Amino acid sequence: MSAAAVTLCFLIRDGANGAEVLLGLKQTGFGKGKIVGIGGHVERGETDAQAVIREVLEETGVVLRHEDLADAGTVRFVFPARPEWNMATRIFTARTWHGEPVPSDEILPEWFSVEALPVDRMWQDADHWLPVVLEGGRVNVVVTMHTDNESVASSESRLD
Ligand SMILES: Nc1[nH]c(=O)nc2c1ncn2[C@H]1C[C@H](O)[C@@H](COP(=O)(O)OP(=O)(O)OP(=O)(O)O)O1
Repeated sequence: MSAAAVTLCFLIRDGANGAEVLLGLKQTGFGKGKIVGIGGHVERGETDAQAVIREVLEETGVVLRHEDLADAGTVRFVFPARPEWNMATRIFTARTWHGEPVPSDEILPEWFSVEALPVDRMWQDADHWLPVVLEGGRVNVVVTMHTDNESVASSESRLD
């Protein structure tokens, strides 16, 4: 089953008590009410990097350049009960950028300690792959959801 091409970028900064990551409360659309990564769909003709630069700007006002982005691999989200929700996600991290995050209609951005991610308010698969990304690793993961489209049926790491 084909999957929509999407991207996420995790901005990482040094806080007073260790590393912090920019996530946000999704206010509209897919994943509404959850704390999610910043990103969205890749539009026709865009590279993944171009798409994530656009999405981060639209959702938070933060300006990224290509040289700010580090490729952190891919996560494929598979929803067997809702195959139209399947997504092939390119993950980036960034440690440099311009501007400060501001809320948009879609996202209320918020910094979280990497050591205390709000996993209870995120997609349940987040702790299967996000800590690796935030430690600077690369992932190549396929997450398959149960028929409730919320809990994780399996999470398979494919080494590249
Ligand atoms: N199981 C999952 N765990 C997770 O952490 N993120 C997921 C996920 N399944 C999907 N996502 C993310 C990837 C993608 O960035 C996002 C959905 O893209 P969007 O926010 O762009 O969707 P929307 O439908 O709200 O917006 P439009 O693109 O404007 O239609 O959800």
